[in-house]
Amino acid sequence: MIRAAHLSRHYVSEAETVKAVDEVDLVAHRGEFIGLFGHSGSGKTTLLNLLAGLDMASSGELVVAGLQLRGASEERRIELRRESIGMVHQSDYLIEEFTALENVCLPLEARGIRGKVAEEEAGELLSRVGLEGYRDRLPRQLSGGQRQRVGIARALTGGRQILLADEPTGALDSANSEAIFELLRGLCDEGRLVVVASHDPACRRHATRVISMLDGRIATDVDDVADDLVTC
Ligand SMILES: Nc1ncnc2c1ncn2[C@@H]1O[C@H](COP(=O)(O)OP(=O)(O)OP(=O)(O)O)[C@@H](O)[C@H]1O
Repeated sequence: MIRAAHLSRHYVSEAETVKAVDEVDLVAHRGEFIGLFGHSGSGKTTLLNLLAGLDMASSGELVVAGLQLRGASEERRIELRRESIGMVHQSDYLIEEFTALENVCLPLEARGIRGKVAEEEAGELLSRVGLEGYRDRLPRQLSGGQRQRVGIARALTGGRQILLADEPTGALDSANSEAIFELLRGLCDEGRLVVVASHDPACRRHATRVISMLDGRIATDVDDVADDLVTC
């Protein structure tokens, strides 16, 4: 679902060139849960943004869900996110005035799916993330872990098969973190691809593959279970 070759994102200014992502090669398939580790500033967020088509590479090749991102128009990249990629962040960005169900319905409405059909899909997704009885609650009536689950349900709308998460448990305690990673692992087991940038040891436990980044590059990791990881 993701194929990157010599992927780089360099920030060039008069003072310096920052190689935020540097010559990364990566192949990721359905059913994988990739944990992206690395110290602060190692390039995890930049890589996720490239994979989501939110940022454009300086050089290299990147194909996500069949779309060659090099030279892809902004419209095509928006379409890619609408159809194939859900994103989850440390902050859940829920709309406080909307119920859990309404928050999940939002991206469906943006696709022209409204009313009962949207509510049915949103309700099913909320059940999938363990929030069956919480659909009518406002975000402030939910715990941090429950809010993050709503965010995950929202990211899955429209049958999106790739989930990119940037520090999804950064604001959660360890029990809630564990539960969120269990949920993400379950979503992989159903055939989705999940890529998570994290500092959380629970992510390492649930990932099917751990990738470590160092100064924009993929580095070897002693705990790495991958055999198609490219070592720079
Ligand atoms: N717009 C920008 N201009 C210049 N440099 C940038 C820009 N955005 C990010 N960087 C640099 O790129 C490098 C990678 O940043 P990135 O945010 O991808 O790291 P990260 O691994 O996600 O860090 P963290 O774990 O702290 O979130 C850092 O050195 C950062 O300072």
